[in-house]
Amino acid sequence: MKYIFSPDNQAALQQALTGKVLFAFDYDGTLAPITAHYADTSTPSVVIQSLKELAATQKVVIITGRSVADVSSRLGFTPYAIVGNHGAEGLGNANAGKYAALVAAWRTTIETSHADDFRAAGIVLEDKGCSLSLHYRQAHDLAAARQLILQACAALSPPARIFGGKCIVNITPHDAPDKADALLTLARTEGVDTAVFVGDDQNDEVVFERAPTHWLTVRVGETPRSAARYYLERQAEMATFIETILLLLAQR
Ligand SMILES: O=P(O)(O)OC[C@H]1O[C@H](O[C@H]2O[C@H](CO)[C@@H](O)[C@H](O)[C@H]2O)[C@H](O)[C@@H](O)[C@@H]1O
Repeated sequence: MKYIFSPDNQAALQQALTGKVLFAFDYDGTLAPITAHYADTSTPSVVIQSLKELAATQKVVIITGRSVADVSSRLGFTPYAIVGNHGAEGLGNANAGKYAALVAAWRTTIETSHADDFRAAGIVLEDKGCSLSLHYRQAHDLAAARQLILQACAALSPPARIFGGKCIVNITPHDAPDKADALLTLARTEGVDTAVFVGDDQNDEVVFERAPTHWLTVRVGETPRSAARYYLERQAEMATFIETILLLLAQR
């Protein structure tokens, strides 16, 4: 991974901005800083301002693990498109009703069998319609809480797709599109030459892994485990990153 702001890599950014570009951003940890409770998250005003400017001339899309309704209320600007539930919601997905029924049944199973032990362990369930998230950021014993969640998930029928993240275990239908499916579909239907994608978490790695080589993939936070080609050191650099894009676009 290379630091996107190092002088050597400005050329890569400039190169990515030639032609018709789709700008795609993850939400939590990317546009907004991580907060102790998911309901308390908001977009910093500098990020809103730069995104508004970018969206005035470019196609800006949000691809998030949250529901579309939830993230819409936090963005502070209107993007070209929003894909929610890790790829399962939006883009006219014909299976949304099926996913919602499956998720509702899983929620009932989890709450019927685990409401008390989850509460005692400090685990919180977030129901996003087409997926569930089990948060353990507030747990006194993080490892034990995660283990409890994984045991509960293993018993779900039909089996769910389970993946982790930042103090979270996500539960989605097996056949639901993921973030990479969604972004590759959008890039194709919009007929863009390239895409810029910024994310920070495990659910963004599918995009980093499957992005065509000419796309610019950026991870918030450096790690050798990521398939992203570039990184930002921290979420607080996000506004500067978008402002840099605006400057380079003005010079095209
Ligand atoms: O794909 P994203 O937009 O990054 O969404 C991923 C999940 O983000 C949220 O959870 C994470 O952020 C919370 C607020 O900062 C934090 O408390 C939690 O520990 C993180 O995992 C959101 O609540 C989930 O629904 C998303 O799936």
